Amino acid sequence: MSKYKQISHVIFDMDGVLLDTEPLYTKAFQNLVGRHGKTFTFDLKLKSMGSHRLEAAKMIIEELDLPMTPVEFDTLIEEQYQLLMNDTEIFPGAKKLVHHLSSNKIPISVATSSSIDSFELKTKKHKEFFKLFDHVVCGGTDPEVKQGKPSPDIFLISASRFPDAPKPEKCLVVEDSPNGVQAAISAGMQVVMIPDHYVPEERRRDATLVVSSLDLIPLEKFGLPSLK
Ligand SMILES: O=c1[nH]cc([C@@H]2O[C@H](COP(=O)(O)O)[C@@H](O)[C@H]2O)c(=O)[nH]1
Ligand SMILES: [Mg+2]
Repeated sequence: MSKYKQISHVIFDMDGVLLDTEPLYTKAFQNLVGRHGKTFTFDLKLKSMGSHRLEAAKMIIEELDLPMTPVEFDTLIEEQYQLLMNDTEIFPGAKKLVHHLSSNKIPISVATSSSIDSFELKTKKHKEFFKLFDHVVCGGTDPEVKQGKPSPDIFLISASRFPDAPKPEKCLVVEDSPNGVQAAISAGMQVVMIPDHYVPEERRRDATLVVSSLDLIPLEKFGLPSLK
């Protein structure tokens, strides 16, 4: 009996999965906290990735004892995003996998914690690529997404927006963050994780499968047409 269940739909996280933006996030946060002589640690990164911006802001302010409110933090970090997020790159493996699934008519979507504005900023150079997806859920601004990852909301909402509204067990999520993996599991979905190097072993083990690049996912094990 295979460890993997057959699926019909794939839901992609964006930052750290489709777009190579996590190094830019690290730079943005370090630029801001560095002004107060503080360090944006990997521990803080792990906790903040995938969360709503104001939740992340509140957590970082508390942990680093920064003299500002979450709204002030969010305004300052937005300035960093305007500077750093203009020129984002799509991971080569992601480009290969998405085009393969799209040309094989496999329904695919994007479920990102970003706000719609942040999504527009990061994807303005990649409009054609993002047209390949059935829909995009921007958790930061979508009224139906009540709670950010690790709550399951965003993945359940994304599944419900496909025309055939697949059951959670028919969906495969692709994520880079521990918060995102937990959200997918809580949604009752299988999840492939492409962890950054700093994600410790114990934060990887809940994933259905861990790979180093999207084009290395053994699609046939999930009942999808193989990439080979
Ligand atoms: O180092 C970090 N990376 C990313 C985030 C947040 O996580 C979101 C990306 O999450 P996801 O990949 O789940 O969409 C970004 O929009 C950003 O708000 C963060 O707080 N800290
Ligand atoms: Mg991510």
